[in-house]
Amino acid sequence: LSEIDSLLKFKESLVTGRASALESWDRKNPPCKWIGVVCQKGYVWGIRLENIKLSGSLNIDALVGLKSLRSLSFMNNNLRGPFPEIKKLGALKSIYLSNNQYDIEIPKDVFDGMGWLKKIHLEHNKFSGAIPVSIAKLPKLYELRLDGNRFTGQIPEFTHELHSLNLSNNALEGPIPNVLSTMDQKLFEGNNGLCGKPLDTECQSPHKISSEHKASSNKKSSKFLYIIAAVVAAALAILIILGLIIVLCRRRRNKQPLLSPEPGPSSLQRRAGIHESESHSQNRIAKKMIHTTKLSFLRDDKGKFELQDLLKASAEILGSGCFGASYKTVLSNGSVMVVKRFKHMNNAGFEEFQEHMTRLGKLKHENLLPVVAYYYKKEEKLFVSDFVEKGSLAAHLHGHKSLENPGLDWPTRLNIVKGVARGLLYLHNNLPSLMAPHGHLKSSNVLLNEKFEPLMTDYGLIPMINEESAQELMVAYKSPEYLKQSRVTKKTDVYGLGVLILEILTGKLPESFSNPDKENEEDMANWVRSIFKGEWTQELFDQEMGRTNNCEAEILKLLRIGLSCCEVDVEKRLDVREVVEKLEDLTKEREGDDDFYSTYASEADGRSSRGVSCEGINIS
Ligand SMILES: Nc1ncnc2c1ncn2[C@@H]1O[C@H](COP(=O)(O)OP(=O)(O)OP(=O)(O)O)[C@@H](O)[C@H]1O
Repeated sequence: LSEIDSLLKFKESLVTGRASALESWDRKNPPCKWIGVVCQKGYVWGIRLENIKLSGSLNIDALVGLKSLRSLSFMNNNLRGPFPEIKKLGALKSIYLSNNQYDIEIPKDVFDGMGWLKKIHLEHNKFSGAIPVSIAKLPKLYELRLDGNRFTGQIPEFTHELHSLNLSNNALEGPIPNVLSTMDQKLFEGNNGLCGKPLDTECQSPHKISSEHKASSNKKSSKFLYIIAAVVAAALAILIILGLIIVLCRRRRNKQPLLSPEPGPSSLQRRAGIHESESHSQNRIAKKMIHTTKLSFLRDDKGKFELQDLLKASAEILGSGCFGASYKTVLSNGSVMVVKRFKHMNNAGFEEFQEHMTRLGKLKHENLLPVVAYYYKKEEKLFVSDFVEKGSLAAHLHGHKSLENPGLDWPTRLNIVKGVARGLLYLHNNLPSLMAPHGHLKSSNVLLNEKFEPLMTDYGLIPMINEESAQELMVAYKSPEYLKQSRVTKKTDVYGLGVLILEILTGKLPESFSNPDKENEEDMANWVRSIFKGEWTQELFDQEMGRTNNCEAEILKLLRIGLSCCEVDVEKRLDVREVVEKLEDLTKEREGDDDFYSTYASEADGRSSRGVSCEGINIS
């Protein structure tokens, strides 16, 4: 079979929920032009069909004829069925099946003889049973992600240490093999039965276990009869008590209504979609399912309060985004909180939602605004966070300027970019299973605290948002790779960061460039490219950046970084670590220049802004 025949045969086995996803797989075009087919030197090197709602199982036999095939990725789909027989593709170097629906045991020998296999990503499925021993024997294995599954039993003995590994959140037990004992604890978390280094739980020695076992079994047999007698007596007692409770409850119900009337809903209750009848019926449900109506707290440094406390407080609407509105509300203890309503968030059931929120709650970074608590209702969710003093970056860049609210100066803008990039790197390191760990990076989701330090919000939400709404509303789905290839990757966030950098430098609204009437939609990056010829171009920069001081070179460097982040070709685009490094290098030359303070920073710590080293070039 030729490459084209093999791929078309493979296509026959694919069922995709996105009709247009495989449209380009057609004899009219050479396979290297097909979406999802990656070529090297004119031969098919990889197949990457991600986020296209693939279902069913994969016909690996069809791919056996592709001699140059080295990589397969079917991440973020709905695949299930038997584990693909990938050992038939002996030259494969990487396989990505993360975030699918596999709920099977993987046969032991599935990876036998795969001498080139370096990367295996199976995280966030429902794989059960033991980790196949053939994985542990792979001589070149370098990266292994099995987290978020239901693997049981012991971790097999690996032949060597891995560069990257994650076995967290499974049901593994027993000692961690020596060769993995120097790895980070986090990679083994969420497995209650694991012991030994690097975890703090010591393994019991086999001798101790067996002697304890013997002793306990002796005791058990001698106590056996007593236990049976006790169980029978206890069961009888429980039956009697239950009978009494039922009788008492029936009598009580006849005497009084189920719930005493509650006060009517506040205006925020109404705006938050909790109407009178609804809040009553919710209370009734609450009696049955407390977990669905209580606020779930992800942080405890704010003290505990209830949804009713938030909803009863006077509220001010801060703005309405694409998922709902945000309200500022002051609790009786004086804490100022923001409640954000999320519609279109039904992608996950209660348990999955709760699990995801717990993951988000564990994140801790100075440039991320934590969610303090959330409220789960099937049709909508409420997120509670601290009110951030200076509002959004969007408001500062595009809002009304006044004496109290002058435009942001250059050092502040640079500091905001650096903070956002650092926060993004942290998200990428800590939410590695998400295709775009932020997913919704834009200037209204960057808030500024009293020192004008940036705090990102609305991160990590893609898995929770309904797919259609995510595609329609979220920033990640406006990226060129999604528009052209239906792909969202980690670097999609970098594209969002690039647009944000250009917005910060030019003061222009990214949305103002998309004109639905135009066939070739222009975007912010193209507009900048059309004007920027490699040197200082006054018209490009936001007049409101005001006076700077010999910082032209730095501003131009940042502009170049922004443009590199907006590189259309994802492979050529910088990754977030590279962006952070470039940003740190940007000001290296003036490191130690203690006078480099932004107007805002100097206000905050009482230092004069006169000493700032960036002065003299008046952009206006
Ligand atoms: N914690 C907060 N502190 C201060 N202001 C906030 C806070 N959260 C949101 N805001 C303000 O509320 C406005 C509306 O925010 P919201 O998150 O509801 O919508 P958005 O960011 O404009 O769009 P999207 O829903 O797509 O994220 C924002 O512009 C921001 O100024």
